[in-house]
Amino acid sequence: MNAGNAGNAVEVRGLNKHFKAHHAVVDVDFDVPAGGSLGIVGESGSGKTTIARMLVGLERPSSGTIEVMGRDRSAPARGAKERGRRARELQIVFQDPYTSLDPSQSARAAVEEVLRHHGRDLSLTQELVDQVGLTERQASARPRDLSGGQRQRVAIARALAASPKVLILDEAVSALDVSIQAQVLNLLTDIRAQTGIAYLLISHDLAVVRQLCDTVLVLRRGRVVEQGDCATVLDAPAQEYTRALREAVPVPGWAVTA
Ligand SMILES: Nc1ncnc2c1ncn2[C@@H]1O[C@H](COP(=O)(O)OP(=O)(O)OP(=O)(O)O)[C@@H](O)[C@H]1O
Repeated sequence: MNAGNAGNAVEVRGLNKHFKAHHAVVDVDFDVPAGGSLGIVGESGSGKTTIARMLVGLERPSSGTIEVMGRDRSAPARGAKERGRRARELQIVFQDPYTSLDPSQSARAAVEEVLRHHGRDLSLTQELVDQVGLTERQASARPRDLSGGQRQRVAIARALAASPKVLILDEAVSALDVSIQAQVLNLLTDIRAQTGIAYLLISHDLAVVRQLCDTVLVLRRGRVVEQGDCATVLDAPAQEYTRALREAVPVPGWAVTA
């Protein structure tokens, strides 16, 4: 275990990412408590997705440390066994499940594949399908025959099949209509209450963060400008940038003019 708080599912310290001359993530520190929920907000290009990609291992940090469940993952996983263990610690759901789901696979087959990969009982398939609220027909359908909200439920079921301790939701509800978004947010709230999973939510939408998160971190040009309880930061922001984020109605690709 690490020297930090054993109650944290994720601990990030001094995290930096350079893309050639561009310093995309600058000295970022944060924790996600076990079973907790942290939102990362910031304008387009502020470094949110780069942080998520470093946590999952899709990008390597230039410097700094990332610990998930007390284990360092700043360096790439060595071998299949470690990759499997990391996948059981942390999973990610992206904005567009259409690109992350296999077009030839039904929801049921996608969930079974992950259960098999992690040596879990295939009889859990039905439980996961029920947990995310897919009907029998939807569970047997290919992604192209499902709506955006249904596909996102499949992506969530597939991620949960690995029984992760942490789920990263990278703009996972941004592409959904407001009413479908509300359903998926309720589902995510219920799943956290039932399983004790921790969330790291990346979102342009402060209302989404407010609904799902206990704490929030505000990023600007790769730096943390403010972090704390959602209620404190979003209701009474100390920083002008956070006030501007709160007052704008952000959409993907949007930027604060400052
Ligand atoms: N592979 C890469 N090579 C070069 N620059 C990159 C790369 N990935 C990201 N960047 C740059 O790093 C910065 C942060 O990008 P990132 O995608 O993390 O921002 P974001 O906050 O997630 O933005 P958005 O909300 O628009 O998705 C941007 O300026 C981006 O252009």
